[in-house]
Amino acid sequence: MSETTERVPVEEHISRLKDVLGAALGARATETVEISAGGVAGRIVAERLVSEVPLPGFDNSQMDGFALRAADLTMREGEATLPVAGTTAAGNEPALLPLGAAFEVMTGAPIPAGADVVIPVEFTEGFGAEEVRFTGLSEADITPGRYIRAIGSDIAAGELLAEPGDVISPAQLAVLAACGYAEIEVLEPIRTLVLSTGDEIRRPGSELRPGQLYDADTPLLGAVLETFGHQVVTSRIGTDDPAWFLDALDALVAVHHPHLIITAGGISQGAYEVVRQGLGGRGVQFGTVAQQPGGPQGWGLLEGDLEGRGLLHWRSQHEDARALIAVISLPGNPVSSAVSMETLVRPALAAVDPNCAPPRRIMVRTVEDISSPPGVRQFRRVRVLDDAAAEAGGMPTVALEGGPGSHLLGHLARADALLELAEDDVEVPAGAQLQAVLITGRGAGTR
Ligand SMILES: Nc1nc2c(c(=O)[nH]1)N[C@H]1C(S)=C(S)[C@@H](COP(=O)(O)OP(=O)(O)OC[C@H]3O[C@@H](n4cnc5c(N)ncnc54)[C@H](O)[C@@H]3O)O[C@H]1N2
Ligand code: MOO
Repeated sequence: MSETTERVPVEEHISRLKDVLGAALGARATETVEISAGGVAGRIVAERLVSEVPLPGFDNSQMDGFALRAADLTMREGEATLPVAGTTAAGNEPALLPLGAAFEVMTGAPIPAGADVVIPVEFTEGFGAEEVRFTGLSEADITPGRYIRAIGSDIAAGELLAEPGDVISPAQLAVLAACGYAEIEVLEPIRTLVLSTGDEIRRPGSELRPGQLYDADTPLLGAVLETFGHQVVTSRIGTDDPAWFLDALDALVAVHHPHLIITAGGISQGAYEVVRQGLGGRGVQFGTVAQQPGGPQGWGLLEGDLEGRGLLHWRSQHEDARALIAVISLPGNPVSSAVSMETLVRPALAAVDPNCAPPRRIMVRTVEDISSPPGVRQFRRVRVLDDAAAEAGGMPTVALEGGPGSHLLGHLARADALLELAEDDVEVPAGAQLQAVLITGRGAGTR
């Protein structure tokens, strides 16, 4: 087991997480998805996509009206008359405009060959007559090109539509469909296995014996990861025996093939630290970060067995990068794992996965004196008091929500943000201006 006893700075730990996440997620496979299938928006494009056609694909009418050659119109005091040669609508093949005539055109209809302007029906007495009389026209109304949506005026043939790494938006999806793409190559979604550990932890809904408690960590961590687009599988490995733990983990890996494993619990200094004892033997490292809550942390890279048995090995035994799995071990206290997710995992994930937005930080003003231990970055749960001021562009004020204890899950659920007290912020007076990290899923736009 590899162990670090010093408390490393928060940024150094984020950088370690970036390394393991970058290695595992960078080696993700690609898959082909149908443009019109659900769930394609938000996926990461894995190929260069160029339009082979122009958009619009042909000159077409922007208005219901009459297409004609501007030069055929003899206008007197804004009035003119032309015979009507035919009618055409969206979906029809392009017609031919005879000399000295007008053609009824509906919105989206191909412009009849020879026409160079469309005059809206509002300038006439309507459709269906043999002759059309225009009234109230000005020179601007008969400028060639008026109300014609020209071929290629939106997207040119050969134009770049998306590049590898782009997170595909609904509008980009529409462009691809309009340009004739039926399917595209995207990165497979991140599959994440979220595990709680410890023999006291029970599945919600099961019976509790004295001393046991329900698993709160996997619902919490899984829900946050789902907001980043991960395909999450949660499970509990209810044992304090490292060998049993590893057997159960291997079986889960064999079934779910995760890119990322996040464990909660079993990593501090006790006699029964099942994650530390089990995964430590496979090269995952454990140490302490100068942060509270969220001090104890584990991180590493494992390799899934390529024959599909799911056995995990320390990566140095294999060079093939295809099945690298990032392991992040968080502390078991629910508030510790939640805060670690926001302040350590999320910034690292955001650096390597365009689908994960970095934590949203805001400046806030405190309303009470707060003390914090020296040498650690403390994150206190706070409620934002002054939404109105914030909306008006002012600085929101915050009040503490509960104490610093990392078991205070109820307070976490009522909090909006994590107030950041720096390593040297030991006594912070009321009125201080500090940064706070918005908690995922709390408040408008916090995702
Ligand atoms: N001697 C020391 N003891 C502890 C230290 C230390 O440095 N020296 N660090 C403390 C800190 S800080 C934390 S945080 C915890 C981390 O402990 P573990 O990660 O080993 O977690 P566990 O011991 O397994 O559990 C801690 C606590 O959380 C409860 N728990 C665990 N999993 C869940 C779950 N899925 N849902 C709800 N609650 C859970 C568990 O029952 C414990 O009460 O260590 C301190 N100790
Ligand atoms: O760091 Mo533990 O994470 O205080 O509660």
